[in-house]
Parts: sequence; C-alpha cells; structure tokens
Amino acid sequence: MRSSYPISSRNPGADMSMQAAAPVPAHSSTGPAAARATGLCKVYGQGETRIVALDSVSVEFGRGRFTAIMGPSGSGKSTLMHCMAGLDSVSAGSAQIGDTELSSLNDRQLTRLRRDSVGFVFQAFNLLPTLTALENITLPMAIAGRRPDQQWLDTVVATVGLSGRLGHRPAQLSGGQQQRVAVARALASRPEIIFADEPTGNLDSRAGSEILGFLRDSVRELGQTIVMVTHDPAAAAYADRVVFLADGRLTGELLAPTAEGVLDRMRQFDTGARTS
Ligand SMILES: Nc1ncnc2c1ncn2[C@@H]1O[C@H](COP(=O)(O)OP(=O)(O)OP(=O)(O)O)[C@@H](O)[C@H]1O
Repeated sequence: MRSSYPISSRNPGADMSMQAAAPVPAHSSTGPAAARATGLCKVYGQGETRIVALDSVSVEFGRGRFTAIMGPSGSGKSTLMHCMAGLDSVSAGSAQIGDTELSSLNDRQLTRLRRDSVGFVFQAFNLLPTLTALENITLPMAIAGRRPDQQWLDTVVATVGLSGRLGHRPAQLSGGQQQRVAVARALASRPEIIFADEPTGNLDSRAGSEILGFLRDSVRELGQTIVMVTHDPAAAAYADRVVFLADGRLTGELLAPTAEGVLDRMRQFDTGARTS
C-alpha cells in the first residue's frame, strides 16, 4: 500500500484524541447534503452467485466537503460510488443527488443529471488524444451545448496549474498533468458533486499529492463537493472526513483525518475481521 504523500501541513486541526474517540454515526456530516444514500442495497446475481455488495447503507455527503470512502477490497466502495453517481441501479433503498431521487429518473433524465450535476475523475485519465487540454476540459459543456463561464474556467485552470499548457495534447503532457486536465474538466461545469475513483492510482507520489492538493483546494477555495474512493490512508487524509465500509456496510467515520488515524482504523477492522 502506498502512503508516501506528505501529511504534515494537512488538517492542522486534526487531533489524535479525536481519532481515538468512538466513531460518530456515519450519517453525521455537517451542513446540507449534496448527496444522500438511505438504506441503500445493491445485490448482484442470484442463487448461488448472489452477492450483497451494499447492505442497507445510509450516508450523507456534505455540500462543500471532501469525503473519502475507504475499506478493504470488495467492501463495496466502487458500488456505492456508482450507485450514488447514477452509473448503476440500486436494488433497494434510495440514492439522491441534491433533492433528486435517482430511481425516479428514466435513462434520459439520468444521462442529463450525470451531465449537468455530476463530475467524474477516474484512475485512467480518459482524455481524448486528438483534443488539446482546453478542448478536453470544455468538451462536456460543448456536448451539452453550454457556453463555458470564462471567468470560472480561468479560475479552475489556474487552480490546477494548467495555464501554460492549454494548447498541449494529452501525449505532450505528463500523467500528473493529464490528471489535472481531468480534474479541471470535472470542475469546469460546476457540478453539484464530483466523484473520484482512485484518482491518484496511476500517478507517482509527487504527482498524486499534487492532484490531491488540487482536489482539496477546489473544495476549500471553490466550494466544490468531492467524494473520493481510495485505498490509501495518506490520500484519505486530504479529505475532511473518511467513511469506512466493510462487507457492504458502513462501519464508521473519521473527521479531520490524519494518515495515521486512518491506518489505525483500518488495522482495527483487520483485527476485528480476524477475531470475529
Ligand atoms: N458487476 C458485478 N457483478 C457481480 N458482482 C459484482 C459486480 N461489481 C461488484 N461486484 C461484487 O460486489 C462486491 C463489492 O465490489 P466493489 O467493486 O464495490 O468493491 P470495492 O470495495 O470497490 O473493491 P476494490 O477496492 O477491490 O475496488 C464484491 O464482492 C464484488 O465482487
């Protein structure tokens, strides 16, 4: 497990006594929710191949907050993200973005909601190779027939440090720069929420910490809401809050996390799993 991101300057308010405190109920985020799961269940397959990937998960993702989702492999992190982002259907319970119940939408409405209200950053950068950085950033808005807000675009491009490279094609950019383009693309339309799935998984630790810093800055300085799935305690420490999943269930959360606090909590789960 990689955990090489510098952590000293992050979450200066985090205090280890808080890390050791009993877990706060995982639906306790402050402020209005940008997205909410209530009793969310997701079952794959049937009969002998039936797998309960999510077992009655209830969690809120606070507006203007950076939330990390952590848990062992197979615990349901990606499934939760996909259900919340309208990329996968739910078996029972509810998934909402803002006040919109995703299961009430037909395919066209879901596509529009994803286009207008959700931003995505994946491990693979998913840029179009023939387009410049700027064209990649503005492509979703061009497809939606929306004109980018130039002032906002300038702010986003400056925030992710791409100002000198907008005319470059992906092949002319480093991995870290390509992921910055993907982050800028997600931020450009000011979505209600950005879902990031292992956004630093393909990057070395320096480029990874840059991307995590940009994600954190976009929350603190631009008011963006971000939910990030990660395996890495050091990456999770950039978030305001970490929620933990195990076996498809929510098992707790940490506020103002540090890498050490997250690692401790993960070790507790490992020990619990071995002794139960
Ligand atoms: N399309 C699918 N069909 C059948 N089972 C699935 C499908 N997608 C996920 N699962 C199962 O659901 C469970 C949760 O998977 P999920 O990918 O959400 O876990 P994860 O925590 O994101 O894992 P990882 O950290 O390894 O990416 C696993 O047991 C997985 O095998």
